[in-house]
Amino acid sequence: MAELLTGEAREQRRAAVADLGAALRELVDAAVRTEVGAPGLAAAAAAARDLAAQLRAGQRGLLEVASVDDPVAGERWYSPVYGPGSPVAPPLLVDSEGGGRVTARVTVPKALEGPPGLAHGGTIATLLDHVLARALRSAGRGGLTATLTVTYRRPVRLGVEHVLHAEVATTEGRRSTARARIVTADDPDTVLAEGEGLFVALRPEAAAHTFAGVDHAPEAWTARP
Ligand SMILES: CCCCCCCCCCCC(=O)SCCNC(=O)CCNC(=O)[C@H](O)C(C)(C)COP(=O)(O)OP(=O)(O)OC[C@H]1O[C@@H](n2cnc3c(N)ncnc32)[C@H](O)[C@@H]1OP(=O)(O)O
Repeated sequence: MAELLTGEAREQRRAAVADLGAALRELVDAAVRTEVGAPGLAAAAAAARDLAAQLRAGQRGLLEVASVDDPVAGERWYSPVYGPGSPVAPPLLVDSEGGGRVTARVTVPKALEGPPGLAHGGTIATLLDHVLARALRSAGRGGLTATLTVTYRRPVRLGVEHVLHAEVATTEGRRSTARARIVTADDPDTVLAEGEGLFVALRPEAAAHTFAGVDHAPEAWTARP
């Protein structure tokens, strides 16, 4: 079981995790855009394998929560959406959240491209799903995504700053719904994509089954009063 850090030790490690995450995102961007020759690729592959071996010297299991995480607050430093430590997160930056509303910013990188120059549709769905869940969470509603409907109205372009807004729509028993949209930072009135999600909070017994083997039970997905 991973020991969760607190206080100064956690802050120091979080800074190091974020620094490595930023370096790895640079690496991913360089890797998906490189046109260096085959010998250059082979040398980079060898260096990458050396680096992986270095990081595997201390490794957590698939179900172990990271020592820098806060599973109660729902802060996950390797989230593929907003995690500062994730090499694959765009990453999404949350500007404000509370009272069932969230505003966040994102610039989609080349690694998450779909059609040339445009964000992959799955990436857009991922971003919308995340802000929907987060809006609900900021209103004290837990839950897993049961349905997600995405309407793609205009392209979301790579390398351009976008803004996402999400808000709670309905709450009833264990079910909640939320709505979200994505726009460009400099044209906030043109909606590029919209998302609607139904989230269902797990009963405690279902949560025990769903998260069996996870060392620090995530509370964010269970039923709340
Ligand atoms: C600070 C950082 C924060 C960070 C916080 C951000 C975190 C980001 C997380 C992103 C979210 C995800 O990716 S979540 C991961 C993707 N989702 C999943 O893996 C979910 C997989 N599906 C499931 O586990 C399950 O199907 C559930 C939990 C969704 C529902 O199971 P259940 O709990 O057994 O549900 P059940 O009793 O049958 O139904 C409960 C009620 O919901 C309704 N219901 C259930 N499913 C549906 C459905 N698809 N469509 C319509 N209605 C449905 C039922 O009719 C019922 O209504 P009534 O009879 O009560 O009226």
